[in-house]
Amino acid sequence: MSVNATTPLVESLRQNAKDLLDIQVLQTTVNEIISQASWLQIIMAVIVVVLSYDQIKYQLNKGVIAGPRFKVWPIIGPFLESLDPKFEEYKAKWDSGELSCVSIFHKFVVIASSRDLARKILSSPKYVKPCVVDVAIKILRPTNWVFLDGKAHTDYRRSLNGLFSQKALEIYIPVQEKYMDIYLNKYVKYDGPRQFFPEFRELLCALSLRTFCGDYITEEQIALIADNYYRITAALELVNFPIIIPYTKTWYGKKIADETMQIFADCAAMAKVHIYEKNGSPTCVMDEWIHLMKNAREKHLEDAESKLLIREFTDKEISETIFTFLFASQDASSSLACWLFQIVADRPDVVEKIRQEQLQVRNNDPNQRLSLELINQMTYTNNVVKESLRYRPPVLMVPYVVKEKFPVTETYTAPKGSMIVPTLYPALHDPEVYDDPDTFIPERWENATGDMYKRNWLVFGTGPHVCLGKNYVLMLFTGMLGKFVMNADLIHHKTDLSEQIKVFATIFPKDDLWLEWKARDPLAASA
Ligand code: HEM
Repeated sequence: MSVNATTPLVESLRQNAKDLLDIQVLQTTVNEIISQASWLQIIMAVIVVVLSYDQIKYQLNKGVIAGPRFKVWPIIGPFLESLDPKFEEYKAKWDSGELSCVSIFHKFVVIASSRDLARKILSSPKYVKPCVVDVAIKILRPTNWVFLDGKAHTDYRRSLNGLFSQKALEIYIPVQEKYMDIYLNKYVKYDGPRQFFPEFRELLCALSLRTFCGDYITEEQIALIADNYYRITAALELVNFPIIIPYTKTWYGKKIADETMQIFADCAAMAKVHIYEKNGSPTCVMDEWIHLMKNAREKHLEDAESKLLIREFTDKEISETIFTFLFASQDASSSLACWLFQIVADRPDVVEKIRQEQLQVRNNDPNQRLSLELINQMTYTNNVVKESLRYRPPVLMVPYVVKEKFPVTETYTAPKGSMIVPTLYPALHDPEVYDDPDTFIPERWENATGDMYKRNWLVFGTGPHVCLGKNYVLMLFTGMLGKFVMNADLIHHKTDLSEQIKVFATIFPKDDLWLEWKARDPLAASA
C-alpha cells in the first residue's frame, strides 16, 4: 500500500498529527508568552479570563429574560444587597418582568413573578425541588423528611396529613385557648406600649409547642426554646462556611436545634406511654400521631388487607418532624400576628364588626370556650385573617432548585442547578382578581370568586409542598383574633415606619409594632 494512499485511516492519522503539532505550537507560544510575561501580567490575564467567563456564563443563563444587561458587580453580583434585602427592591424586580434574574457568585437565580408561572413552578416536581441552604441539612439533619423528594416525600406527607385534619385540629383547641388566656392576661397588665414583635414570637412559640407537645413539655423547656430560637434563624444565612466552627452562628444554631430535638424526642416517648400503655386520649399533635399509628396497627391486625397501616415512627423521627413544624411555622405565624393586630388596631370599623360577631356566635356568653364548631361560625373574623394574609403575605417567595433543564416558557429554559424562585406576593395583589389590592378590605371575601381563593391564593404555596399547616393557621388565628379583640382594646402607637415592610425571612412592620392592650368588658358597647 502506497504511503500516499488517502484512505480515511491515513487521513485521520495525518489530521491527528497536525492537531498535535498545532497544540505543541500553541503550548510553545503560551510558554514563550509566560516566560516573557511578568507576574503582574499573568495575574491580569487570569483575572480577565475569569471575569469574561463570569459575564459570558451570565449572558448564556439569562437568555431572553429581564435582568441587568451585565453583572454590574463582577463575580459577587448583588451579594451585598442580598444581606440586607429591601421589600421595594424585590418589588421593583417583580415589576421588571414575569421572569427576571440575578447572579450572585456562581449561583444563577431566576425569579418568576406572575401567578401562572409561580403556580407552574410549584407544581413541577419533575423539574424542581425546594432549595435549602447547605447548613439547613446539618441543622435539621440529613435524615429529616423535609429533604425527601418525589414519591418518598409524598408518601411521608400522607402519614402527616391526619395530624391537620378537621378532627385533629379540634383536639388542639383547649390547650391553645388556655395559653391565649395566659398571654392576653399578661398583655393587659403591661404598663404602656411596648414592641410586640418579640412578644408575638414568644406567644407563637408557646402556642406551637403546646399544640405539638401538650403537657409533656415544661415551661422551662418552652422558655429555653423561645429564648434561643432566633439563633436557628440566624444560622441559616444564604452564604455560610462549609464546616461548623465552634462558637460561630451555625454552631449555636445546631446546638439549639439538637437540644430542641432532644426535648421533642423525650416528649414523644412520654406520649407513647400515654397512648399505648395508658390507653389515653390524644390532646396534642404527638398524641394524635401515636394514636393514628395505634389505630392503624389495630386495624391491620383485624384486617391484614387494611390500607390504613401507617408504619411505626421512632421518637427520633417524630422529634425531627415536629422540629420542622416549629421551623416552618415560627417566622410566618409571628409575621401574621404582627400585621393582623397592627391592621385591626388601626381599624375601629373592623374591631366593631368582629366584636358583634363574637357575641352573636356565642349567644352573648363571652365565656363560652372555643370549639371548631364555634370558630367555623366566625365568618367575618375569618375573613379578616384571610385579608391580612392576602394584604401582607408572610412568605413573599419560595426558593426552589432546578433538578433538570426546565422549559419554564416557550422562550426560556432554566438551566440545571439554578435557583428558581416563584413569588407569591404579586398574585395576591393582582388588580384583576382583587379590586383595589393595596387596601385592606375584609368584606371582599363575602363574595369571593374562584380565582380569589384558588388560583391566586398562593399564601401557602401550592403543589406537592403546599403548607401542611394552612387550615391550622386559619383556625388558630380566627379563634385568637376573636378572643383578643372581644376582651381587650388594642392601641397602636403609630410611627413613620409602621407601614413600611421589613424583610427578615418573612415580613414585619419596620418599627417592630408598638402596641398597648387594655382589658375591656366584652359585653360593653365599643368605645
Ligand atoms: C401564617 C403562617 C404560615 C404561612 C404563611 C406558611 C406558608 C408556607 C409556604 C409558602 C410554604 C411553601 C409551600 C410550597 O413550597 O409550595 C410552606 C410549607 C410548609 N409549611 Fe407552612 N406556613 C405557615 C404556617 C405553618 C404552620 C403553623 C405549620 C405547621 C404546623 C406549617 C408547616 C409547613 C410545612 C411542614 C411545610 C413544608 C411542606 C412540604 O415540604 O411538604 N406552616 N408554608
